[in-house]
Amino acid sequence: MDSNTSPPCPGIITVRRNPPRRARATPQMTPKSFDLPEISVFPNDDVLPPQKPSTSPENENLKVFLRIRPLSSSPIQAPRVRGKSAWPQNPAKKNVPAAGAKISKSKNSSTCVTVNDSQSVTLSTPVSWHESKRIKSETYGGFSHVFSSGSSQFQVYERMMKPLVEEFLGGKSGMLAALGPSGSGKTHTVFGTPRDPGMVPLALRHIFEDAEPHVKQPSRTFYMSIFEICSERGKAEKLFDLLSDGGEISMQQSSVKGLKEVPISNKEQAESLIAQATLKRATAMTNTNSQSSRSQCIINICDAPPKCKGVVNPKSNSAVLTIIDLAGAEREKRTGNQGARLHESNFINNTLMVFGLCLRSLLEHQKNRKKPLQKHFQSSMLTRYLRDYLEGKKRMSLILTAKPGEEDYLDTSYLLRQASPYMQIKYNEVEPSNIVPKKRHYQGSSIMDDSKLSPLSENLKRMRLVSEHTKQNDKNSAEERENITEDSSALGKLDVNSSVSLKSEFDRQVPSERSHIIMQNFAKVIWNVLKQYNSKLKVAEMEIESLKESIVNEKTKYWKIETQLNEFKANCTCCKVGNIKNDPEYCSSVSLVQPHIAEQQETFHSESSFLARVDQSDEDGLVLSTSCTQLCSENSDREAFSLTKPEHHSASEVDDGSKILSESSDAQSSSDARLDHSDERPTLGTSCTQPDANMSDRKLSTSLLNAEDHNTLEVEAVRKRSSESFDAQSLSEVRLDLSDEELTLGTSCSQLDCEKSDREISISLSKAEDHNASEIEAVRKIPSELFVSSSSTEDDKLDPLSPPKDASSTKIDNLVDPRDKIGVDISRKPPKPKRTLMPSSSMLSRDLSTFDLCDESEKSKGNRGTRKLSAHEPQRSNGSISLLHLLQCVDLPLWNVSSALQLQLANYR
Ligand SMILES: Nc1ncnc2c1ncn2[C@@H]1O[C@H](COP(=O)(O)OP(=O)(O)OP(=O)(O)O)[C@@H](O)[C@H]1O
Repeated sequence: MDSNTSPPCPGIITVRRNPPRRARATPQMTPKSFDLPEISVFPNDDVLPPQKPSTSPENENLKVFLRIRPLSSSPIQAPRVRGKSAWPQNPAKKNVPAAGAKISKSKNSSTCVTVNDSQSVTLSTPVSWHESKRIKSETYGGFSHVFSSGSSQFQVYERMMKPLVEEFLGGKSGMLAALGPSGSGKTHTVFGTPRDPGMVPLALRHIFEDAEPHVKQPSRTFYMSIFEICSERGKAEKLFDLLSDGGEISMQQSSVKGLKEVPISNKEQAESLIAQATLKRATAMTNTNSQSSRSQCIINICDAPPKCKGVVNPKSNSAVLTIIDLAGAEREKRTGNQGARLHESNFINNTLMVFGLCLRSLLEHQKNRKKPLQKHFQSSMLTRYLRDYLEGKKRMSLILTAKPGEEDYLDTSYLLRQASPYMQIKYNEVEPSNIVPKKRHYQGSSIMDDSKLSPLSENLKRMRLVSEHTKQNDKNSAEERENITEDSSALGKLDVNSSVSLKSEFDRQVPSERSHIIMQNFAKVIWNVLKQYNSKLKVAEMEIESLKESIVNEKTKYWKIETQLNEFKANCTCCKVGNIKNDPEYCSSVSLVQPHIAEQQETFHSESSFLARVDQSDEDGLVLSTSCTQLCSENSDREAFSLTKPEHHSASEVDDGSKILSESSDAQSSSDARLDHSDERPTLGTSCTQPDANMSDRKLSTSLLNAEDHNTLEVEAVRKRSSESFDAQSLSEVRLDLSDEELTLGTSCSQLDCEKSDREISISLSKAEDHNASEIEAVRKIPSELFVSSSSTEDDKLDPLSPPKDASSTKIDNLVDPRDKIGVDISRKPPKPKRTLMPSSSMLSRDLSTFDLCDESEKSKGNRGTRKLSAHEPQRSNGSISLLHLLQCVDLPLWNVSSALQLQLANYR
């Protein structure tokens, strides 16, 4: 016991419920026996063509930025509605309140938004709400970046917009959308002012001036298109091209038809176009914003040349940078809109709602693939145009603008609650551009989207790469990249005339490429299935090996236990027999040793049933009944039981040992031995023994030792039978009644049915009473060949009329075969018996031995394993058998009975 453990407190009882279960040990696997070959990695190089490594990071989430505008102005008191005719207005004057508008300082300068760090903010309820409404503050985190109110436009651009521009210059499309309530700074962030330009001017400046040397291509020409989606009288949606002079444009599915693409080659040209579009954009004065945007404004910057009269210029690498200034969500109570403004508010809010539904559906679809991606994009022009983005097929970023004032708590809370889950959207499922349906390759009527031309260019690049790889395997990847660059430049140098043929080639290559990709994916699936089956097969093999080992272990344990059991049985029987005979203390115990059965041949069955019963009482003495013993074995050895019972310094011993050795036949043995011993009448009876064996040796020894008042009685019967190729049946019943007045020994029946058998029965009876001893020894030997013999054939040898050989003893020996021996021996032979039986007694015992006599107690036991007595037999007192009854049963001559009785009585006297 650990000495460190503190002794338990006597006043505390700890009851442990459900003690911790130890995990079942994992079965030891033996991988040594598994030689299954490992399935190699899928041969991508053989099945799949080498692909250009993707530069985009996998598992990239939708980037959501948050910008909090400064507290500078209060709501406009007198909103002024401006029609399109009022446009243009200098964006620089956007912050200037309209004439007549009363601008007052905010009554409460406290804010409801607190920036925790670069990625999280805390939204607190206004102080005025603490008494009546909730006071719980909410924290929103996970933003890509949070721009505080002091952040400048340049800082926002560097953090948010610059990566998109660089990707755009690298040939990747991107989209930025500003989302937030009205007056939160969306337009300010997107367009800015001449003094404080927004993301679009900065991006154009970046593209034309500040581009990095390796991507700076002064010769490249970019194209710009700006259009807006607004409501027409509050009912239908309508498109306006902000760069044209009134040209009609329309939306067909996801493309805008008739949109003017203005080429731009420098930043000044681009800024002028932006100013023009800003002046044309529909704005209106509301209570929240003096120049509130009333439409969704979309700016596209593309380096691909526009389609001119249906001719596609493949020079571009199909990158498009899209920046969207959404109209701000409005609440009627705050804006105070009425009439047309109210319809515009409904249109704006509905569009934003659809936009949010698309993103939410995309998020749910990515979380659970079983949920279909809802087609909310069909509900508005904006979402239809942004379908690829809203379905996760293209990357985009969101900039949430919020107002930090307490009066803006509801707007800000609604924005954060609605938009913060969008940051969980991932772009790892972005569809490859080459499987985009052909009809969607032309998203705009006058502009070629990157998704439309990218399949062709990517496929051509891949094909070139494969061809180069097969021709020159020794070239390194750097050379391949050079080839790719050369191919790209070569593609870029193609003129318009070659575009038609290239387009036809693309149309021809797409189906085969799709089928090839499908086959590749199918091969991957099959490969994975094979790998899974291989792993399962390994596991099964391991389990089989473990089960085999367990079976071997169990067999070993079984043989050990069986060997120990046999040894125990052998030792126990031998020791028991010896101890019983030699141990003087055994007189106070009753021991029963079951027969020991040893089987040495595995091809035969052995069945043994043994039942012993011992009844003991002061009056009835000892009753031993061995009802049935059956052996079914060709070759078996058997040694039976021994029984001892002392009573009043007397000892009785019954040894019944039988040994049966048989081959090619079954042996059945039934034995019933009964011993009644009392102060008055000790009785030993062996009722029935039936062996059935072709070749068997059997030795039965019954010994009775009775010492009463220094008297000893011992009966030993040994029977040995050997038979070959014939069945032997023997029914033997020996009954012995011994009392102070009468002594009866009977062997009722013995039947032998064997071709060759030896039988030896030795019965020895001795009684010593008052220092007197009696000895009866009978030796009977019956050789039998090819006939049935019974014990009755010995009658002539046991002639009751023959004189005794010795006056002091009676001994009958009948020896026919030296191997056979029947003898009744006295274990404790007195030196010389003082009293011997008269010849009449011998005759009587011989006669009685030919009849079947049974005690009444046997009837009550059902004559287990023995024959049944007739019902007309009179009932007897317990225990003994009277001589008269025996004589009645066997129908002996009366004179013989009387004379024998008289002689016996005279002898005892
Ligand atoms: N970060 C900022 N710094 C300085 N002024 C800002 C900032 N954000 C917004 N403003 C000013 O707030 C006013 C409203 O901004 P803006 O028009 O951009 O809001 P909005 O979100 O576009 O509103 P709406 O949706 O109604 O068009 C403008 O006068 C703008 O100059």
